[in-house]
Amino acid sequence: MNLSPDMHHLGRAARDGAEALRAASAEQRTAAIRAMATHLRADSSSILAANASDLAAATQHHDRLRLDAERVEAIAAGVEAVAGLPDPVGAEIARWQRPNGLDIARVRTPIGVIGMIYEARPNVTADAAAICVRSGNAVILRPGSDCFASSRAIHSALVRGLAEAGLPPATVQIVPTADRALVGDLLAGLDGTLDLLIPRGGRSLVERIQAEARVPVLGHLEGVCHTYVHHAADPVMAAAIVHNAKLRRVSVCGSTETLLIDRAALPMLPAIAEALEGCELRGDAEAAAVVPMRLATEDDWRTEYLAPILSIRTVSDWHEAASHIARYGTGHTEAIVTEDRAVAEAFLDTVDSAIVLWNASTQYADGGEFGFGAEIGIATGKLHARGPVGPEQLTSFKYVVRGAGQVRP
Ligand SMILES: NC(=O)C1=CN([C@@H]2O[C@H](COP(=O)(O)OP(=O)(O)OC[C@H]3O[C@@H](n4cnc5c(N)ncnc54)[C@H](OP(=O)(O)O)[C@@H]3O)[C@@H](O)[C@H]2O)C=CC1
Ligand SMILES: N[C@@H](CCC(=O)OP(=O)(O)O)C(=O)O
Repeated sequence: MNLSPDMHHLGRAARDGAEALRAASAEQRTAAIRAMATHLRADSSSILAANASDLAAATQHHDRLRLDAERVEAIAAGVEAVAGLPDPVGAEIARWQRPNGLDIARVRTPIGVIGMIYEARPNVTADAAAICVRSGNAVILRPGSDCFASSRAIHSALVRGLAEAGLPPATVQIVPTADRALVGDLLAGLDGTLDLLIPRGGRSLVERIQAEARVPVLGHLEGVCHTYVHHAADPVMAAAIVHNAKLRRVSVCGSTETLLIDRAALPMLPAIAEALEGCELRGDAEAAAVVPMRLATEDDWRTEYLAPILSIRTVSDWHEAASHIARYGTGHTEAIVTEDRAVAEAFLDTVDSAIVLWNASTQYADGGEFGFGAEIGIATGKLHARGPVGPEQLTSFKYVVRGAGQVRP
């Protein structure tokens, strides 16, 4: 495939950057991340000026895009939190001795060069860069087009931090324009220089990845998340959890889009609906007979609204809830609300999503909430890294075998 000259250069430079990072010490990576935070703070006004130009041009998602001095400070603090995380590179995961005396260790290694495509949220530029440096990976960033100016301003601060710590700027690069043809170049693997692609986004991105990706993909994709209210749920807890899971922030990938409710729990629905005031409800006929609402269609079960809309389906039991999730879910996050421990454990075992919760809100799907400092996002695929992805999840491993002259019989 014909790469644009810019992208060809980015790919090659990233390879060199990855080598430099791999050779750097943990202390040097920590120093680089700390310096990145310092330069973010120092560049606050130029970042805010760039953000103002993004905001003036953007037609949507203003809240996600908007920065102010407090948010820039929060971004810098997030980067500093990553500096404080344990450096995973070279960490021994397991070690054992064979009867022949061979000593075998499984040791964490960086993946190499990562391409990351993400939404128009400027903080992701800094979070992703910090997590990649912490885990020894070079990264090529492709932010959402609406936050291009902000992301470039953030990137400029980050590379000065890298340089201060003696690391090459090519460790963290940003694609030069918002032209979607460059997304195609990343999907194709940049002439073999990309080791992993991390797309973070919704349906349109998913479809393009499915059609075009030629490198391994660690998808951070849409969240059609479910909350299941079992008939043995505490009604007050159920209303509070459903309210939080849907309405705390409707735009995040971990917000609940479908409420599954036991037929025997339908008497709880009026209180749940009351707690959801301001949210449009779309239910099946049984739910609509209890609380008047628009009837849901087949499309509703598959839709990630990212808006104050909730679909509601009545089920007979947890088995039917789990089947619905298997059919319509996206492998992101699902919760059960019940006081019945046996049913809860069965649900947690059976539902194969990246995050399953018992008596807690799906909005906990977040690296910070899991204690990871920051996150690349919530991985929705089946590979080794599922759920919140931090530095440790961005490593692979190798085996280091120490012998004393053994030869295989
Ligand atoms: N699992 C997770 O961790 C997360 C998932 N998400 C998901 O992201 C979605 C919301 O974000 P939204 O801004 O709408 O995301 P989009 O999918 O619209 O955009 C994300 C990125 O993908 C690019 N993109 C989208 N479609 C294409 C295409 N056809 N070809 C090339 N590039 C494309 C965008 O570029 P451009 O700017 O040019 O459109 C942008 O850089 C939701 O589905 C949400 O669940 C969000 C956050 C975290
Ligand atoms: N995991 C994070 C994701 C937030 C996020 O980036 O969401 P989005 O508004 O879709 O860009 C959280 O829950 O806060």
